[in-house]
Amino acid sequence: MLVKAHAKINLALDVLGTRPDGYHELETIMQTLELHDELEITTAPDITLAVQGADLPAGPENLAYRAAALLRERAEYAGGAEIRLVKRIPLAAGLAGGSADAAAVLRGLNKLWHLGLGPAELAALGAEIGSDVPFCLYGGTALVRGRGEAVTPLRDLPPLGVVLVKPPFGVSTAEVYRRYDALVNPPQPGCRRMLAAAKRGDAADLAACLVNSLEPVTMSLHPVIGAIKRELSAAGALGVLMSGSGPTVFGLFKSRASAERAAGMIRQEDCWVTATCFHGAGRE
Ligand SMILES: C[C@](O)(CO)[C@H](O)COP(=O)(O)OP(=O)(O)OC[C@H]1O[C@@H](n2ccc(N)nc2=O)[C@H](O)[C@@H]1O
Ligand SMILES: Nc1ncnc2c1ncn2[C@@H]1O[C@H](COP(=O)(O)OP(=O)(O)OP(=O)(O)O)[C@@H](O)[C@H]1O
Repeated sequence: MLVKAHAKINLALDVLGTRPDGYHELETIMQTLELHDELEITTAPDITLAVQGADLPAGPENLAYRAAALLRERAEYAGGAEIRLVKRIPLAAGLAGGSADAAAVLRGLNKLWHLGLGPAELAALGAEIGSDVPFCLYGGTALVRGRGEAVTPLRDLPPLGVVLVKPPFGVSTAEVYRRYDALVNPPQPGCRRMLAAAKRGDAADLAACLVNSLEPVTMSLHPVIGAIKRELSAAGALGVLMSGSGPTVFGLFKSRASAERAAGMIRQEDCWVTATCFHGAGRE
């Protein structure tokens, strides 16, 4: 069985406060991208994972492996699976690559092992693996709250071209949240304007409402993020923002063709052209 694991961006992200479990209460609007990893999953006596395209562990440290092991344990399934993962989503980029792989494994094995778990049961398991996994199981556009487990699907946005630019380093999500907590006046933009824009469904309107409370934190550590934002704007993006905890910056364009043209003007090495995606994510 072939399963795609799609990257995400956060069109709006606000941190509402800290929780007793040490995590943060979020309000964020997430969007699936066409950019994806690929997983080939077949039944086998034990769980094995092989990773191509990135230097990642293939044991329990890998979120794809962890998802398979957790599902097998909870479903009390006797067999296993051979998983071959081809990585295309950049690592530690704010694009939820690991969470997308975990979600793809949960969906794939639910079918392959004939477990019959519903979306809510899979999302509850996913939340144990990572905060972005529940959204990755749904895909499309969604309002996400709590630690990341409360997912409300939104109606499809107009299709948009997207340019992703990743500076040549990763960031630790935990460190970014820690530094956010140390801010004296943390930004709290809320997601209401983006929600209203999403309802209206106008591309320029959406691009004008991009907000991310974590952006100033990661940007103060890595000022190059500001330079990348300026470069994407100069290349004609309707709007630009850092995704999640960063460091990837995305630019929104009215079509994939205009995103392709803009990418030709970007001098940064790691630059991808992709688009928003509404089918095939959690929706097959
Ligand atoms: C930045 C986002 O990607 C926005 O979508 C997510 O909030 C992070 O999602 P993720 O990487 O799947 O997060 P996890 O792997 O669950 O957690 C990584 C670390 O981020 C912090 N974390 C994450 C999610 C959350 N709601 N509050 C947090 O404080 C915690 O320190 C945690 O140790
Ligand atoms: N299958 C996987 N793919 C990518 N990273 C993985 C995977 N399994 C474990 N990891 C570990 O998780 C770390 C961060 O992974 P990931 O690429 O998902 O970050 P991210 O895009 O910043 O995620 P998020 O947006 O959810 O915060 C990696 O540096 C890697 O050590």
